[in-house]
Amino acid sequence: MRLSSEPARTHQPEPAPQQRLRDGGPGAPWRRAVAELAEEVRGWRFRAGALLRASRPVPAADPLAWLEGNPGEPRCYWRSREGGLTLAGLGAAVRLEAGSAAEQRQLLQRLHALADGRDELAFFGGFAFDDARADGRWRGFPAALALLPSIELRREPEGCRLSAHLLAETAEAFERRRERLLAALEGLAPPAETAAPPAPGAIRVVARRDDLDHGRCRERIEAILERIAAGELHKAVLAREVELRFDAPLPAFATLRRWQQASRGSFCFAIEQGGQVFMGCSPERLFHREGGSVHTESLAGTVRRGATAAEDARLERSLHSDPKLVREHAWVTRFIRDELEPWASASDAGAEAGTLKLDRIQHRHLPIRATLKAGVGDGELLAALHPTPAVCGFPRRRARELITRYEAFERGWYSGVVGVVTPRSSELAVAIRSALVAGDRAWCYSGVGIVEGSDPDAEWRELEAKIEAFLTAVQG
Ligand SMILES: C=C(O[C@H]1C=CC=C(C(=O)O)[C@@H]1O)C(=O)O
Ligand SMILES: [Mg+2]
Repeated sequence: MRLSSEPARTHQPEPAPQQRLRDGGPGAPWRRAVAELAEEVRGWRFRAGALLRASRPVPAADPLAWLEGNPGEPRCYWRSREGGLTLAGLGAAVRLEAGSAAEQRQLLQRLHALADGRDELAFFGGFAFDDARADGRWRGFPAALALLPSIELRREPEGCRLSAHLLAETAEAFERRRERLLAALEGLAPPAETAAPPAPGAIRVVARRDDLDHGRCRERIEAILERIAAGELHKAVLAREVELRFDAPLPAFATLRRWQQASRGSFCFAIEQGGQVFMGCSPERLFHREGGSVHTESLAGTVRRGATAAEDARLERSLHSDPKLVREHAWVTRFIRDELEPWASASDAGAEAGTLKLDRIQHRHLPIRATLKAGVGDGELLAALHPTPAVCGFPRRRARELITRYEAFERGWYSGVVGVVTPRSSELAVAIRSALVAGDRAWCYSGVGIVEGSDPDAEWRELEAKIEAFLTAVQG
């Protein structure tokens, strides 16, 4: 596992939005807060290994629009599903990295040791689907990564805060990092006076490469169904990759802003590494831990939204009556309950699945709550729950073997885990409905759960529906 505190500066900045704060007016409180923050940073004294933080309230701002206006340092972004917490980060005061899935748990333990019970420290975390190679297109996205941004803009119901962080092991590194932090604060673009609506995308797709077409998808699903019929496994999730080329670099954060606007009820996230941005709007929570209690959920089984209220209700009824959809979801519920059991002193799930309605599709959804045994934390929860049968299958090992055989691409962070970790509370989402953006190219992903009764044509339509939101956000 590696710990480093040097923010990388390797990528091409994307164009900043036009609207800038003018002198005077509502910009004055922002500038005052930044000046005070810089003053406090200047006053910091070196203490080996001490994680320093300064923080000031700032006027209300849209953190995603603010990130768009501040290229130049690696950026990260998180908005919780209910919108209660939005975090935007620039640079990295701390970067923890691990190269294998087996070390994901240790990385979280290391993070908690560094945070040392300070609830105000919020780390961005990202975990690959599996033992990622972190090369090729997934360069910069290792099996596990945690970042504490150098500069953070946080929005909560109580208001917005701007914060700065620094960690150094030697006096020399401390001076160097402080100078960089001060320069970054100096060059910080303020949020726009009003967050302009994201402009329609002026970018055109000039080439598209699908790893699966309808025919090949049908063949693979039929092969998986044969394995299921032979009793080798109950469920496998088959995913696809679509590569797009554009006529100009895709502004990743502006695209995410459009995607987010069309993704009510989703966790929205982005992490920029080496000039590439992994981002998405996922409806699925892996877990939300508050102290010793945890909220998780099983989410699987998909139908589209109806064009009218009556059609929508009819489709929703089928979500709860179709045996294939019920089965597809039931394997996820069973897995989560079984995996949680050794770690929980009590758990409780509703008897009946509900519906999570998104803009274009709806899912079967069952919230599950548990009280954790003493000493059980994020590392144990991640190792137990990830990957669930919503993205992998059941039993897990057999499903992994089929995924390796039938998917010809590296999943990387798609169907991995992303979120925010603090000592008191952590929230991690399953990184589906996601894409990797690299200059004028992007790869987007979707997957479907194959169980007994799966109809290959319906699964193909589901795969198509799940990438539509991204394709629309790109085109504006
Ligand atoms: C794997 C994905 O979705 C999962 C989550 C919800 C519903 C699913 C389904 O109905 O197949 C999938 O299990 C994806 O969108 O890439
Ligand atoms: Mg499905």
